[in-house]
Amino acid sequence: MNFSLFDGRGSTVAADAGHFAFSGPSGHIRATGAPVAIARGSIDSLETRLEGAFADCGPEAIIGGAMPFHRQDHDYLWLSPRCTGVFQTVERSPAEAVADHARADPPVEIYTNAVITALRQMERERDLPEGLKKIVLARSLKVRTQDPISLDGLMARLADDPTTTAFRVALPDPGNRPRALIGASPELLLEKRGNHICSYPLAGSARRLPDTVEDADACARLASSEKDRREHAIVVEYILDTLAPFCDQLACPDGTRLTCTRSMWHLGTRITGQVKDRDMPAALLAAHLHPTPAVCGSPRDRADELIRHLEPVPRGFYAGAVGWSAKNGDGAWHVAIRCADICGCDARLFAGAGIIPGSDPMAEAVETGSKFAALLRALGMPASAALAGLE
Ligand SMILES: C=C(O[C@@H]1C=C(C(=O)O)C=C[C@H]1O)C(=O)O
Repeated sequence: MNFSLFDGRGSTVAADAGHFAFSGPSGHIRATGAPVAIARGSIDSLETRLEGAFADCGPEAIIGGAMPFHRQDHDYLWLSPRCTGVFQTVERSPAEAVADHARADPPVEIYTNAVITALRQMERERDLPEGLKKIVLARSLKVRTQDPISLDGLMARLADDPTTTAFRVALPDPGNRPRALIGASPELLLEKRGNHICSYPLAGSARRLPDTVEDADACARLASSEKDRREHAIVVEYILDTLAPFCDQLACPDGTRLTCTRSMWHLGTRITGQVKDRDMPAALLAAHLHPTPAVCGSPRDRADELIRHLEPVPRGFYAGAVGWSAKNGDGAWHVAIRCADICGCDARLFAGAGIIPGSDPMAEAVETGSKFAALLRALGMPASAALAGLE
């Protein structure tokens, strides 16, 4: 390869922009040209399918796309055999008022009731060694626009927040309509360059406020919140435990810190390490981690089962992983949050929040409401549109 996929100033990957595109701090990957679909399957067959896909390709081959939330469901990935090395910036464009209403679907009470049920379950299992300790419950908003949503315009507006990675990946659609998952993820599941890896989990959140003094207060409250620290520690411990067998070195050099996007404060911990096998594809390491307790819970399988039971809208690719992986093993995978499933004039937005003993159902509904802000703004709606009636 005659350029670095990571330098952010010199990387473009061949395939069609409609199939995958990423724009963020670790680079801009924008597909151009004709992609090849990789046979769909679950995480269990990912290694075999990647080997098969890369087998007849040159060193510049790259795959990109989306892994779903549930490990048993099928991913949607594309192979591009070549990179052109021509960088394409994402055009910035002003927000246009494309949507005029957003509706919680199902209503918020369904969400707060699910939180209450989960809290009761945790209380019942409090003393069991494998008892439920954390679950992330999500809710959904439906937005309908008069004209079909411009995927390019939406992607460009999302890419305007440099603290996040804007992404756009094609989604399977039974009616063969153009459908995509588009979002701006603040959370790095796993990035790999050579034998260096990095993961940047987030858990523990507060809404950013327009008034600078109030915003600083919200940040300080989050920094000192014992409940949010507990919620965060579960994620960091899981990631360290899961990556340790693959690594010679693994550390959290900066400890847990406050980090922010334009709309949210989060607790975040940068985890860095060196893998034993530098050829291991980033996609496989990401698949080992996914889904972390930042989007699922602990223990993972118990939380996953309860999510299926308590959330009326299936997550699909929301809270899955989106990213790319090159033939040499380098790659970057992001947690698919702050996103929407878009098809024509319809957008379904998702947002979740971590529930642990001590969580307040109404506060969690407000937190999820705040997490819709980036998408709502990019759709030309007020950031607070999902908070009406909650505060
Ligand atoms: C699940 C989401 O966000 C996750 C949950 C967080 C929390 O519970 O505090 C914070 C960041 C994300 O890891 C989402 O945005 O939909």
